Amino acid sequence: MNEGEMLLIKVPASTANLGPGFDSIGLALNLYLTLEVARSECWEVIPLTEELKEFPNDESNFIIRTAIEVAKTFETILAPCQIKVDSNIPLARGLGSSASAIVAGIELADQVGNLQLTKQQKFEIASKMEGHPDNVGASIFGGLVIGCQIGEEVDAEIIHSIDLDVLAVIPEEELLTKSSRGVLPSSLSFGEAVSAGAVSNLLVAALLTGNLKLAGKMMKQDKYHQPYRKELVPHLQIMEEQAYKLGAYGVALSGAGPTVLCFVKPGEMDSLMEGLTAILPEMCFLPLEIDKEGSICSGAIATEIK
Ligand SMILES: Nc1ncnc2c1ncn2[C@@H]1O[C@H](COP(=O)(O)OP(=O)(O)O)[C@@H](O)[C@H]1O
Ligand SMILES: N[C@@H](CCOP(=O)(O)O)C(=O)O
Repeated sequence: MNEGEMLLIKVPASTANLGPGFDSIGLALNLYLTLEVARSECWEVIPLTEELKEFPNDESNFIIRTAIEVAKTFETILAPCQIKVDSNIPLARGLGSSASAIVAGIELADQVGNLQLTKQQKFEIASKMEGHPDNVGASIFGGLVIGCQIGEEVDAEIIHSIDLDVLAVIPEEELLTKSSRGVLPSSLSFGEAVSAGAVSNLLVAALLTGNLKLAGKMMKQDKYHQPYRKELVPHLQIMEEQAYKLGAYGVALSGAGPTVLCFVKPGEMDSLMEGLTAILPEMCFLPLEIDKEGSICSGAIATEIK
């Protein structure tokens, strides 16, 4: 690794929950946060989009703070860098922008601090920081990730065989995950919990066997969060009523919202998009695919402190 070489970090967006997989299931999507990293005299962030200009340009930037904090836990001080940040992940729309930023920070610490972390270690650190493994798991591993975080332990299975396309229906207004978690109940009865778990189990089984119609039915049956978040995201109800008729086999709130996703068989996107545009003309429609690689680093940067 030579001084002056350029490091590239690329982290995909994600959708969490897929309906009943609350705080557990994540799917990586082909929108990306990218960092172009070079050695510098001091920490500096150069935003390459208008949206990113709202964030600090120095080490108080969330990505750099994350990197410094991670390195510190490995008793490592990071040499400062200049970072060009680019992203086409909409912020605070339920497409995992904060999880991507956390994963980018961990990758930055790993590369600049030469920590040599495994994917599992990155997953553990990221889950702890985010508080749940769904988005960060998808951003690290790519594909469909089903994770379980209990105390300090986090385990996951990663499935790359799912074949589907996704239509993201994104409103103009932001919805912070924190606010959207604020409307959730603090407890469910034993009976409700059993029923909600059964729906989630069957969603996973249906995704694995390719029974997409049943998977879509289970997405709509979620009992953990969508019924409570509908008041914040009125187009979820409209899409549940209309999208199935227009050929989608599944509709789910993306993460904490406000984006709503339709799941479609490859090749059936156009008629769905046309039909939904007529019903919800104020929304932004974004056809997406599954990212199967997860976070990637390429190139290199010198690790010694100046
Ligand atoms: N590239 C980034 N740089 C700095 N902070 C970011 C970045 N991306 C996301 N964030 C932080 O995460 C917040 C959005 O997180 P959140 O409410 O969880 O929504 P979501 O993760 O669904 O986009 C932003 O308001 C910002 O504070
Ligand atoms: N399981 C979380 C996922 C939040 O995802 P985000 O993309 O909205 O940050 C939740 O549903 O709160």
